[in-house]
Amino acid sequence: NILQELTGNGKGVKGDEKKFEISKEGNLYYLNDKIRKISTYDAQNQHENSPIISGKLVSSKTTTFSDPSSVDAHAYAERTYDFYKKTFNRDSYDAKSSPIKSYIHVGEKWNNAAWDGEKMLYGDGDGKTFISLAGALDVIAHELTHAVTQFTANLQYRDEPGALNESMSDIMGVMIDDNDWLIGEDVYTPNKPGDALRSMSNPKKYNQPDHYDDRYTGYQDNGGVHINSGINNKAAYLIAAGGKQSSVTVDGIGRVKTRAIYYRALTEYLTATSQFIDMRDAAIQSAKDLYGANSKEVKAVKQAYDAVGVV
Ligand SMILES: CCCCC[C@H](S)C(=O)N[C@@H](Cc1ccccc1)C(=O)N[C@@H](C)C(=O)O
Ligand SMILES: [Zn+2]
Repeated sequence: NILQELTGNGKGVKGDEKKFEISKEGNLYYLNDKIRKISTYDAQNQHENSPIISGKLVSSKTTTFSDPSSVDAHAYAERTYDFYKKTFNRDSYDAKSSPIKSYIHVGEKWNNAAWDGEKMLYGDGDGKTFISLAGALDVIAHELTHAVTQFTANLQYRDEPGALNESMSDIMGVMIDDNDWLIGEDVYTPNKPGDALRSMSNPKKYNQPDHYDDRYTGYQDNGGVHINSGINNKAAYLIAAGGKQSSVTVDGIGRVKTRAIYYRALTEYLTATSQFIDMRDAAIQSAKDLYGANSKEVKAVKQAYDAVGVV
């Protein structure tokens, strides 16, 4: 049955007008996109660690939705769904068109967002470190990519596999945003314009290593998953944009080919316990598959991993 399209509208977290797919049941409108199977719920400040987070499907008496977090969570989930379908012909995170559920207003001023294995969770931020995290497309893409990772390589969320897990989420986050190499800039520190949570072009700017010799080997942050992701993030940046690091020069191949290499590595070669060296090998093999064994793309991948000390 052909679903009749129904368009909702509303202002996002940054005050920008957005349009998105909604549905009508009875005399109420709901953030339920029946075409992509995306629905958005209000967690009503249930704690992010509570075992079962339930939620109320966001509704409105008219086609205008007034909660900016719900507007962005819903609209950006659609953008991310469309990105995976158009770019990689992947139908939802499991490639089997499973429903995507997002929960906003999770926790009390929670300065984070997460994929909990089944659904996306967004905090409102404390207004100083973060504003509502649903307000940034790279956050939604980051979290939904964790879902893609779970149904493919299923990289463990600790130590080197965990840093690769985090890096894949950042890589797709900047690829969907497609205009910079910053992560979280739209929702991070509202009174410090121009800064970001992370930078893929210059991880050290936000205290991440950009070389394997400087990796964190302690126990914090699940063995540094948000710290050591900087090493692979820098490699991905160098493959796409080119550059020079530790006396190695990389000739960039652009974002389109770079994201194709990483998507292929994630879905065909990486496994739950892949280490950084396995990431290097998977990216080289993916580049060979896509562009040929002696291609400039393969050369760029080798140079980039040389430059970040993963050899
Ligand atoms: C619940 C346990 C923590 C889960 C961590 C999630 S996957 C995560 O990595 N969240 C991102 C959120 C994000 C994404 C893109 C841009 C800005 C913020 C993250 O990087 N969280 C940081 C703050 C962290 O947990 O250290
Ligand atoms: Zn993450």
